[in-house]
Amino acid sequence: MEIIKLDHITKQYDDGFVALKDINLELESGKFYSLLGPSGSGKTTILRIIAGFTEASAGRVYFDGQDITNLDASKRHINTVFQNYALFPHLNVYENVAFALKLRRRPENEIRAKVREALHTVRLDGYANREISELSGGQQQRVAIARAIINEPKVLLLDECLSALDKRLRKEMQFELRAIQKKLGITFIFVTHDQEEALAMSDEIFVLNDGEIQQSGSPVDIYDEPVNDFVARFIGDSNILPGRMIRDFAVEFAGKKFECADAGITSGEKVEVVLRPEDLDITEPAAGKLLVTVQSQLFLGDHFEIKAVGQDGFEWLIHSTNGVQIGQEVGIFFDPEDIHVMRLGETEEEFDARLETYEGED
Ligand SMILES: Nc1ncnc2c1ncn2[C@@H]1O[C@H](COP(=O)(O)OP(=O)(O)OP(=O)(O)O)[C@@H](O)[C@H]1O
Repeated sequence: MEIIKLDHITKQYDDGFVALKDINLELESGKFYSLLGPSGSGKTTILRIIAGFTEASAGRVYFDGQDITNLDASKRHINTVFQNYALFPHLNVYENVAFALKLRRRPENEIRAKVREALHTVRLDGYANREISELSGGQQQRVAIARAIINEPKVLLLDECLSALDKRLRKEMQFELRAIQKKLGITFIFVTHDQEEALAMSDEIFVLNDGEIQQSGSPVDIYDEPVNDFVARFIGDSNILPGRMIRDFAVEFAGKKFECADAGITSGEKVEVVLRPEDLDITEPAAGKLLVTVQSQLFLGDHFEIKAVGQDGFEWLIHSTNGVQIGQEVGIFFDPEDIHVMRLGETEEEFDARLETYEGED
């Protein structure tokens, strides 16, 4: 069931800057969504329009089928967890979490039960009487979440809320956020510029750039089938090479012809070919599909990140479980299935239409 819909939303700020250009989103209830994009792409503006803190210049916002475009923020069943948590430093954990219910003058026993439950959900049982200053960053983050879920919103907005945490804690909180969302069964809309975070947690990701949605889909879809080079570069590491379709199921790049899985692009058309570093294997020169010379290598614990230059001068990025020698000539091998072909300048709609035709023919 659809809980939030943005219908042709545009936002032009007072200084004339257009931060959002015709945004259309449909979000189902009970799912974990991410808005992912570089700084300035418009993520926070979308969140603020959903929350009711910022007015759209054009377009409508719907909540549960109702037009809420002009509804006051306080009347929306939507809460926000901010980047800096915005906790009240002079109140303890209990008072912070209880705040919204006290404001509504709920009975004390109801408040007590709900605070206990919310603290249990974020795994802070026993912390009710702690001062905020006595908590770690991760614990403060949990208090902020407990405070935001206490009055049972249908949608929770989370704005870059893990960015203040160190890497290990971030990972832990990613698991926790996902678990909390599943437990509550409400819609989470998570804003981040960190693609790993979005891939790890989301049911669906919206990739934004320059106030426009570039692509939406499941993490796997977006990773495996980026619609354009912005998405391919932004989500994960990629080798993106210029190429040309030579017939259905065959593409030419790096001076050679290869079979490939994608189709639906006319022969002769120029394309971009995406190969992910982890889909490349290092082989003996004779066994490889292409020959490259190793330029540099980093050991990253679970794999080596290798840079190597091809005979045409293209610089390849390869993830390999085995190390190589700098200056060594090696082969690279890949499966035709892992070659992803993108049409130049294709929009998401054109990409979907192409894929549908192609799948229909299967
Ligand atoms: N009040 C404002 N007046 C003018 N321009 C604004 C205003 N608020 C935001 N912008 C601009 O709108 C664009 C989108 O901002 P927004 O905060 O939505 O981006 P973001 O993707 O959330 O970025 P970040 O990750 O840095 O928070 C930016 O270029 C920003 O400078």
